[in-house]
Amino acid sequence: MHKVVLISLRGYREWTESLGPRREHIIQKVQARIHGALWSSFTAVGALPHHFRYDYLIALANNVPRHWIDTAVAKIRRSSPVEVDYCIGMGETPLDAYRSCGEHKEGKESNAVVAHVDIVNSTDATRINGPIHTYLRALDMLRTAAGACEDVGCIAFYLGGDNMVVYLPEPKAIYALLDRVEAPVRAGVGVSPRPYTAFVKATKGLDALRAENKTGVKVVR
Ligand SMILES: Nc1nc2c(ncn2[C@@H]2O[C@H](COP(=O)(O)OP(=O)(O)OP(=O)(O)O)[C@@H](O)[C@H]2O)c(=O)[nH]1
Repeated sequence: MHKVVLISLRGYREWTESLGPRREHIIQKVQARIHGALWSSFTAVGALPHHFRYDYLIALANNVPRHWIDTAVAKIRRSSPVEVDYCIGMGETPLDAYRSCGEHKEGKESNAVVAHVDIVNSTDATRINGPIHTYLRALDMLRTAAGACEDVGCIAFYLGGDNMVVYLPEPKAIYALLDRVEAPVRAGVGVSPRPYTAFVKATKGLDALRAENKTGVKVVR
């Protein structure tokens, strides 16, 4: 079973609207603070978070004890202008786990499987076509991956630059995404009991492919 933590900032909408029209600079500063707190506190307990909507945050948390999750959420609360709730979901895939948040399913937690995906040679593409062009290629990759994730039960997020992270149900699921993504990519896939260690392994796999000037997939267990 995979485990996902879904964090919700209760009343965030009302808070944003309470700031009046001259609010975006305040919202962005608060979101940056929450972003930093999330990536510090959840990776410190071995989970792999993502800030995705900011009013909702998420983390893959296979084999991370509940009280460690509580500790990480407490640090988010210190950065949030509103109350912070969270639920834990378990499922055969990360997407099932996300969808079952709060259902209190039980089961043996499996290794986390995470992909770090990167578009090949974005620097040259950026130099020739500009950063908006390569940014849009990265968003196309993300949208295509999200469509494939509906079939295989993964969850994909944008990391910045030309990078994407994917919470996978199993290593071979990455091929369902890469079969659809048009851009030439490299994908490191990491497997480990705790998600952030799995992501570090995925990055090692990605760096190894880059060093060998290869595209495709490298799994690091
Ligand atoms: N979030 C994140 N961003 C990265 C990482 N490595 C690179 N980037 C970003 O991605 C952009 C492109 O970097 P690279 O992917 O190394 O450049 P590239 O020209 O595509 O090189 P190759 O991938 O080796 O073909 C950088 O400017 C960074 O913004 C990473 O590990 N994590």
